[in-house]
Amino acid sequence: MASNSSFPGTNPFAAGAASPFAKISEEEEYEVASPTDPRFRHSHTTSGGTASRSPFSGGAGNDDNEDGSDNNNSKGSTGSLFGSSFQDREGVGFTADITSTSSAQGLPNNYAMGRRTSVSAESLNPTSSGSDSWSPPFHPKSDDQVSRLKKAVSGNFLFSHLDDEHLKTVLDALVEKPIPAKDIKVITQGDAGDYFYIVEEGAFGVFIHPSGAAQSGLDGLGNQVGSIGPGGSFGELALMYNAPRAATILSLDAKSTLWALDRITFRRILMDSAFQRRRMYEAFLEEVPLLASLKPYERSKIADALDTIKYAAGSIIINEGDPGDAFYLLESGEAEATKAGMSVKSYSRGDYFGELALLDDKPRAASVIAKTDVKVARLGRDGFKRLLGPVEQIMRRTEYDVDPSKTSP
Ligand SMILES: Nc1ncnc2c1ncn2[C@@H]1O[C@@H]2COP(=O)(O)O[C@H]2[C@H]1O
Repeated sequence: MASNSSFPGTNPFAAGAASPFAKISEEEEYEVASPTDPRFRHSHTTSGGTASRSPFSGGAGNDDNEDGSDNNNSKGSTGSLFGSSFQDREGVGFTADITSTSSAQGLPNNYAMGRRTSVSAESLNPTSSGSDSWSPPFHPKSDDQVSRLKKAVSGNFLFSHLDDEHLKTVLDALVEKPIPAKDIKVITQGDAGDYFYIVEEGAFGVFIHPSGAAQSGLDGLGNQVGSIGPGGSFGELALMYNAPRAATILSLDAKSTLWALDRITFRRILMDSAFQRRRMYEAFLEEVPLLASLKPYERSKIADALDTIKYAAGSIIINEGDPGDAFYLLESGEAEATKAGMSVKSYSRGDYFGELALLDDKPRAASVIAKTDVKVARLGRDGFKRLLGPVEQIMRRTEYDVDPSKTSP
């Protein structure tokens, strides 16, 4: 039911306050605590850098997994950190209307019709799945579809933390959505949210109009703030926060393939697991000085990719000379970097380490040892390369002089 209620879960990434329906309420809705910081309402511009010799890959944008080929630097290694191109486009209307109970569908004959502008009352309590009569949709798939779908989700952080049972539920519920042309509007900023999408093939542009809703006319989509490629996903915000779509998503290629997950399965399964992580880390990431220049949405994507690891006092977190496979943010406790026995740096909450080996593909230049019990948020190499491009130069400016006044015990 669309109404201008006071539902608190406003999408923090909504671009403007003047949306045709600023908020959407639902009966018996699960309320999501969401930041209401006015900064979240600014329309986003890309922070993709232009550094050459960047270690950051991710040819197609700002989402979870832009290119699906995470394990090397081959893509984008000489170009922009995020490698996105940014330009305005005029799209044609499209509403993904997914009603089929089975496999691959062609372009629905009601493209541009039936755009959903309200959300019916649904009993949604993601934390109580299984306690009522809800059963997840099951869309049978061919072997080929299953293998393509598995590949598409394999590098997506939102799926990497699901247990086997939840992963199967989500895979069964996804519906293939071929997008047979360029400039098809998959999501329209300002609309209500109905589906969450995973990109199997093709690139999709993200456009934000400062009014909070897409307008008609040449510049009606607003500015392109990023793009999302294979393995990436979009459309989660409106479902998470019961808010209007924060951006318009437009196909950029002549042929692409999406997989769509209905709103209820999304909220029951994905939001209950993967998005807990996002909410858990967002507050911490806001405090990390390194990430201060990032847009809130960019920090959210980092939050999806983090894992917390605890180390007891005295444990070695990083061993000098080892190959590097992760980057760390210190969540709590104290740690210290030592080089050939000499203390070179101390770390406390909000500090980061482990970046050098990943930036320059070199062995660990120092050891990092927990001085107290510590909790670190670990970002794997792939996430580091995909998500930290915009702060590469800040990391490179960090100086590592040996402090002769301090020696390790
Ligand atoms: N900078 C951004 N701000 C807001 N949404 C974004 C941004 N980049 C990508 N998106 C995606 O665009 C989607 C539009 O629909 P939703 O608001 O449901 O969810 C949004 C996000 O998944």
